[in-house]
This record gives sequence, C-alpha cells and structure tokens, in this order.
Amino acid sequence: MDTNAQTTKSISLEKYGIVNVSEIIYNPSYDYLYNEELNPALEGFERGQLSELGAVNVMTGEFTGRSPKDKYIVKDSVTENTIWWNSDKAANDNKPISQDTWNALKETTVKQLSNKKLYVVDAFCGANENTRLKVRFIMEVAWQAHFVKNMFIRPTEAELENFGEPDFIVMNGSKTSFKDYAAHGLNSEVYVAFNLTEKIQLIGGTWYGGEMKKGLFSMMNYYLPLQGIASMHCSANKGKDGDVAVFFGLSGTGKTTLSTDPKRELIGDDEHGWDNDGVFNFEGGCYAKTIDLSKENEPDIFGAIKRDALLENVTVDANGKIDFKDGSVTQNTRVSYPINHIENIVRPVSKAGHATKVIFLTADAFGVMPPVSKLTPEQTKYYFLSGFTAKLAGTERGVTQPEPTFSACFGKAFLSLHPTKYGEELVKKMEQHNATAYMVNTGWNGTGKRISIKDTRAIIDAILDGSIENAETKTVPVFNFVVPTALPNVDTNILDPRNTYADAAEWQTKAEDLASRFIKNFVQYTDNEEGKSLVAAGPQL
Ligand SMILES: Nc1ncnc2c1ncn2[C@@H]1O[C@H](COP(=O)(O)OP(=O)(O)O)[C@@H](O)[C@H]1O
Ligand SMILES: C=C(OP(=O)(O)O)C(=O)O
Ligand SMILES: [Mn+2]
Repeated sequence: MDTNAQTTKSISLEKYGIVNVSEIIYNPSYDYLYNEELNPALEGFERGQLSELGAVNVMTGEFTGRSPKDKYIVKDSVTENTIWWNSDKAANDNKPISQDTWNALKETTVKQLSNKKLYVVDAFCGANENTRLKVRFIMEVAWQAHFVKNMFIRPTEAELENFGEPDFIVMNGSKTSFKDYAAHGLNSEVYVAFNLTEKIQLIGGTWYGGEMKKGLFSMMNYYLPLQGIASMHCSANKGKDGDVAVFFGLSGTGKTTLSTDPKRELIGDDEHGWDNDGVFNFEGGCYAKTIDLSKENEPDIFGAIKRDALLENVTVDANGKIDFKDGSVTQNTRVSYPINHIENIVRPVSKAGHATKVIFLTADAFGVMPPVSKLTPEQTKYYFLSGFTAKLAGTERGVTQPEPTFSACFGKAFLSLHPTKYGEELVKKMEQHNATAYMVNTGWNGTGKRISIKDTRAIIDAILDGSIENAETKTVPVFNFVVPTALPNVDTNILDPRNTYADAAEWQTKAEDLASRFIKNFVQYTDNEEGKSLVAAGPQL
C-alpha cells in the first residue's frame, strides 16, 4: 500500500456549500504534513513541535478529550424511530436537534471553511468492502488531516482513483463556534452534530481529533447492527493458531495496551465489527495513551512513536525531549499512529476469523472485582449491558471518590441504537462460534495499588492459551463469580480479591455497596421478560 498517496484530483467543495477555496491539499503525504506542521509561519495550536522520537507533538487547545455534552443528531424521518434517543429513564448522548438548528450549524461551518486553503482526506471506515464507509474529511488544520490519515484506512492509489462519491462527509470547522447556541437550546458554542439523511458530521468549537474518530464509530454503530452485524467498542488480536480474541472496555481499561501483544497479531485497538466472515477493524491506526508510558512496560507502543506518528498534548522541551510522566496539560495525552507502526499485525487487511474469546475489561477502583472471572452466558449478557468501570478521583472536576460508571456495552457514548441491539448481535455471534466470556479487572484491589500490567498480561495469556479452563475454581460471593485459584505466572494471592484485604469483611462491605449500584443501574433493562430474567445473573444482596 502506498500510504503517501497524494493525487492531484480536482474536487469541488461547492456542492457542500464551501466556496472560493484558494487551494485544496488532497490526501497529503506524510512528508507534506510533517513539513506543514513544523512550518514556522503557523501560529497557536496549529503549529507542532518535533520530538526526540521523530514524531511531531501538537497541542489540541481547550479540548483534550471528547465533548459528549455537545453531541447532537438531527431528528427526522430517518432517525426518529431508529436512534436510541436521550430520555429521563435512560440518559445518553444522543440529543435531538431540528433541521433548522442543523441548517444554522452547517452555515456556520461552511462559512468557516470558505475562502481558504483546505485539506481534504478521503479514507475508509471499515476493513470490509461490503460494509465500509467512504468518508471525506474537510478541514483547515494540517495536523487534523494527519490525525485522520493515521486513524482511518488509507486507500491505495488505485482505490483513491476510483473513490467516487463519498458515503459520509465530515466538515471540521474547529476554529469557529456557534454563538447562537442558547436560542437553539444547545449546551454550548461547541457542536458535534450528525445528519443521517444528508450523511454529514459537523464539528465546531473543538479541535480534538477524537471527535472525528469516535464520530464515525457511532455511525458504524448505526449502520452495521441494522444489517445484523455486531459493532463493538473493543480491541482484537489473533493467535498463532488463528484464534481471535476481542477485548471490550471503556477508556483507560486496557484495550490498546493489552491487545498490543508481541505474541499475537494485532487486528485493531478500539473499534471492530463481527460479521459472517469474522472480526474486522474499522480503523487504519491506533490511538494509545502516553501518560507514564515506558519502554519497559509497553515496548511495542513505545516503538510505534516515530516519524508519522502524531503526539498530542505531551510535554516536549525546547530540545525535543519528551516527559511522558507530565500530565500537566491533561491525563489524556495521546499518540496516533498508522497500524503498521506495530510489527506484529494482521496483514494486508485488518481482519481475521470468528472470535472464540471475549474479554470484558474493567478498571475497578473499588477493589471489589476479581482480576479474572469466568462468565456464564447469562452473566455475559448482564455484564455487557451493565458496562461497568470506575472513574478515578481527580480525573474530572468534582470527582473526589472513585465513581462507578455504567456505560452500556462498554461504549454508551457511541451507541446509536438501543443497547439491547448490540447485546443481541454479540450474543448471536458468540453462540454461533462457541465463544466464551471473561471479566478482567485491570484496576485496583485491597492493596490500594493497581493490578500490575505483568499480572494482567499473564491472566490474558491463561485465557487465550486455555490454561484457565484447567485451573481449579471457587465462587466469590455477592457477584457469584467463578474464579481460578491459581494461574501460571500470576500472583496467587490476588485471584480472590478478599485475600488482598487485611480484613475480608471490608471487601464484603464494598462488594455489597457496588452490588446495589449494579442492581439500580440494571432497572432500565427490566421492562421486558428477557431483561427481567437476567437480573438473577447479576449480583445478589
Ligand atoms: N493492569 C493493567 N492492565 C492494563 N493497563 C494498565 C494496567 N495497569 C496500568 N495500566 C495503564 O492503563 C492504561 C490503559 O489504557 P489503554 O490501554 O489506552 O485503554 P483503552 O484503550 O481501553 O482506552 C495505560 O496507560 C496502561 O499503561
Ligand atoms: C479515543 C477514545 O478512546 P479510548 O479512550 O477508548 O482509547 C475516546 O473515547 O475518545
Ligand atoms: Mn484505546
């Protein structure tokens, strides 16, 4: 694949309302972007800085993470009865806007993009030709073009030649914002808005590239399940025997870290589909966290940070020296890189056969969840819909104690349809292919320390090589989790979380508190018989 494709194809943006464009830089090469990002004439957040590892670092401005409160979808005849709309009973980020509001947002965006030099990047979302989206990104900031080039699937010269009309357009007007938001009942000047009839995403007020990445993910989460394909917020990799594992989990639980495993071929680190042929990546790159990154703990991710990778919000001194320990701009420091920066990947297309191991990652800050539990089919459904992890004190304003987060299907912010739809599609595939599920706690236990990456990796090895199936087990009460009593290369004392407390009664109290939160959260799924029947698979008080 020629990842440096830069065709001088003439495209017109007038049909989108963008006029008087002085120059279009179409699918720029990595070299072009490198030179442009370091162009001394650039100012503010547009300008990058070269780091000692050869990757450019950029500051993303006020927004260093996604802004879900500013996400909207046009409510019209296409979406009215399909989207899982925000409601009092089940609050979520799919907030409706009218066609009028959309028109105003679009006018704001195209005005911002008119009369200047623009970047246009055509790329694919989805590795399979029959379900991929041909996406056109339009933006004015060079590093945003670099970000989407890294994260989406880069077309070959020939694919670009035959790209045709895109299926979806992203217009990124990050430098503008919507001043009239209050009159339209919106949350702020920032907008991340989708129109499924026009097939356009509009962005304004935030420079954060993740809005484009996760924005298209929510669109795949719309189109695929409606065609009977599972759409999953998970990483995926493949073993030597062709066995495939998927790792679900919310941000920070270890999808990227644990799927990047030198013993296995990486399929992808964040967004996948599962159709009748197997598991396939939506993306062409990875987006790893760099806070406290070390060569020792995460050698492959460290090695991926080189020229063409793009660092975000990392502290780099005047000589280019990187301080990965510094989280003064944000804890969410990142690097995006094309997937071929990882040596052991599935090639040439990021897809493989059916998954037989399904791992739910949770970073439990309460110290309740065992580091690994074997789930029954009923527990699988219960814990998938629950989507539990914990937010840490200090990671968000006002959070002073660990807060449980129940994020349906381990990705509520990206679900376009009702959670049960994703559950049905996943379970269907799991049943067809005899897949088994495990819950892995990559968070804390009674010692007050986070379970080490080394122990977690050994646990994952035991799941993937099947040795966990030979281990003796016991049942941990309240959650009724079946856990192994010993595993190769894992500290035996941590396997039953009660043993990590000086007094097991302390675990019991915490477990009961967490159990009651699970029970309360699950009420939203109990208005039908299927949901009611799952309650017995959850924690019991
Ligand atoms: N036991 C562990 N398992 C996985 N990650 C861990 C563990 N302990 C610490 N970490 C850190 O937690 C973070 C996990 O983040 P990441 O893999 O990017 O999650 P995700 O891709 O699910 O958002 C990384 O910074 C990693 O170094
Ligand atoms: C990029 C993101 O994903 P994650 O933190 O799961 O890697 C995100 O949620 O914005
Ligand atoms: Mn990740």
